[in-house]
Amino acid sequence: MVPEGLHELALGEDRLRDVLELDTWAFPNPDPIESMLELPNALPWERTWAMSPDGHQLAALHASYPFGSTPVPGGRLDISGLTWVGVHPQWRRRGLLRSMISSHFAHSLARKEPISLLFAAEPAIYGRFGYGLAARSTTLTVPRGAELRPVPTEDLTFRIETVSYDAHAQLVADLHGSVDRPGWVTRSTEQQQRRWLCNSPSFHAGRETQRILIAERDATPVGYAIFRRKPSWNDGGNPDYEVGVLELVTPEASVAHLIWSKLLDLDLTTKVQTGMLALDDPLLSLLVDVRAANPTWSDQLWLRLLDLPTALAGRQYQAGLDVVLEVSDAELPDNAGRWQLRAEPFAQASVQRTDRPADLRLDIRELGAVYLGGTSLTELASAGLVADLTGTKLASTSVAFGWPTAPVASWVF
Ligand SMILES: CC(=O)SCCNC(=O)CCNC(=O)[C@H](O)C(C)(C)COP(=O)(O)OP(=O)(O)OC[C@H]1O[C@@H](n2cnc3c(N)ncnc32)[C@H](O)[C@@H]1OP(=O)(O)O
Repeated sequence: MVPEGLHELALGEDRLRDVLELDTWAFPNPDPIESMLELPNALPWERTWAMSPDGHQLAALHASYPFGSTPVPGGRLDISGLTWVGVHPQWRRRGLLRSMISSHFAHSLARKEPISLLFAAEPAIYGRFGYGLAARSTTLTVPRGAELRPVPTEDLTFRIETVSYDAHAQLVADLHGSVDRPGWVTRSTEQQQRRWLCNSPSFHAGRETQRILIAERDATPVGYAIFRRKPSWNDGGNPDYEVGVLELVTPEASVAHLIWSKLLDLDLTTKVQTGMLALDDPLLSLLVDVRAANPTWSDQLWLRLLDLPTALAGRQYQAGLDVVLEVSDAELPDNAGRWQLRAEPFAQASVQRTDRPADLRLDIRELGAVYLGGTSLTELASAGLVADLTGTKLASTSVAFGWPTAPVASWVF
């Protein structure tokens, strides 16, 4: 329900300045609006909504990216990526976010997108709306010259260039789109790609312009890393530059080895700060001394099942299962109740309503958390968040919901 005195309106590109004004109220930003207006803007205008008291002044905003054909375990689904959520401080805590979430769910379901994904500005916000923490990522600060375990890379070459949309958009899109990892959302529109590859100083934060290291086999690109070095000299007059890696993409272990080796061997630098890595990223296995890289982890993708049967039948399971789940869902009651889920390993699954007694009882938030295979049911049961009603299905269902590849997204949307 829209709070009294406000109404929802669709926004067009002509409202970009107003959108940026509101966004800088929600996310304070030192950059002048004029310079932001010059940057490529990737807002999906046909999916951008505001709340306003009078049609002009904007009190709140939300949008969603159309992440079509996004990898989920053993399949691909159309996912709605909630983004640009902001409420003017004057209007906060009056139910505007709650109203925008209802609107987002309704619009996504109308477009037949069974899942919503987001990055949370603050992790305490979205659980109440049924989003579960579905992917965690790690970041490493790797000392220059850190030793990697050997992997053959003789057939590979590399080149390093300044990022440019014209030269690199296709290569980046092709390689990024070829990754089949749960939760790996791609930048599907030209504007998204232009913004990602943009070399505006506004995005630099004291770093050099964006560079790209491209690994090739027989002159064909097989992996890339986008990075920027940050200049620094320490008190003793020694160079202390940091290499910040925005994204490293390759499906091949040997290519990952080559790219990390080159990034770890750049002159004047003392460390490499990785981007967000999956918890099973090859670098964690390649580093001889992973502890020296000071790994830290963070919450990453939050996932909400909007259409439970479509979402559960849209992924595969890594072990056979026949289980009855009793699900609660305060926001979308069509998902609530008992569901029988059956599947053979790595094959089509079936989901239907049932009157059979439930094996496991859980909220839609917990189902969202385990959906991509990055959080286990036993982990949540041990925290008291999943009830094992029959005492026979928790372990086997937990194994089935897992997946050989950990979920992650390579960029924040
Ligand atoms: C996917 C993304 O885009 S993430 C970006 C989110 N945006 C930001 O963080 C920008 C700065 N913050 C804001 O714009 C706003 O404060 C928002 C969007 C976080 C919240 O908007 P509001 O309109 O104030 O939220 P609303 O009044 O609908 O609150 C709904 C519930 O969420 C809770 N809530 C709201 N913000 C927060 C928060 N930051 N942390 C914890 N709980 C919160 C409220 O207490 C309320 O709880 P209740 O259901 O128990 O009553």
